[in-house]
Amino acid sequence: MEGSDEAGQEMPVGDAVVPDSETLGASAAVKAHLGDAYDGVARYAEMLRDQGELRGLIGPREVPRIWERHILNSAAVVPYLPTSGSVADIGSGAGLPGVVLAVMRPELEVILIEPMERRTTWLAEVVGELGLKNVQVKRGRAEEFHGAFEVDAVTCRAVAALSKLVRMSMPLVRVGGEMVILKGRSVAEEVEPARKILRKYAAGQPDILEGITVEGVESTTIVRVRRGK
Ligand SMILES: C[S@@+](CC[C@H](N)C(=O)[O-])C[C@H]1O[C@@H](n2cnc3c(N)ncnc32)[C@H](O)[C@@H]1O
Repeated sequence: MEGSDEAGQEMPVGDAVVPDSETLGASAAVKAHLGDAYDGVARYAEMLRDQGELRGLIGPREVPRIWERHILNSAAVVPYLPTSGSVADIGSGAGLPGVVLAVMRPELEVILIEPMERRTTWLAEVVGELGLKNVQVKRGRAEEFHGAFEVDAVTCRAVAALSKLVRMSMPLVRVGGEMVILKGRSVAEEVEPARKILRKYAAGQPDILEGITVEGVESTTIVRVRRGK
């Protein structure tokens, strides 16, 4: 396992030394990175740590790396999202990145879309516990909401390859709005197979961007593509 071992010892990642997840989550660097959102995000991390595995939301290997792999990774998408308006997180699962971005951007209207009841129950509990006034949880597949509403931006993480994501997400994006999605490093390989469906929405060439986290934590890849028609 990269980042921290079972005993929470420091383990090297590349040249950097990453502290165990709890230490990282309580660090001055993370507090500065999250600013006013820190307390809400930290409470969410705590809920995930205490209940995530038990409720089948995250695997046991994820518990010791909640901050670096999940919370900070999700937060990396936030600078690329609009500061106001509406954002839908497709396939929100345990609430990643949707809950993190809702806490960090309280002026955004955030819609969490998730088909599995067990997960929407959890999401509703998190929204209640954190007192998030800017979040709606909608149960269903993204495709079921085509034609029902449109948002300024769609985000998602770990749901499908780019061509499938465009198919399920772009109908929910208003013309002129964007998909801003967290992806693995090999996303460039997903662009070619997605060309045809991207053309349908006059979407052009996707931007592949670096999502920065905090020093010592691996950055992530973000794909941003605008709906032209
Ligand atoms: C691997 S999980 C990722 C969850 C979360 N985004 C994360 O990064 O931890 C994929 C999620 O997408 C949801 N999902 C699958 N197909 C979907 C669809 N067509 N529309 C919306 N959500 C979908 C699944 O139920 C699951 O919760």
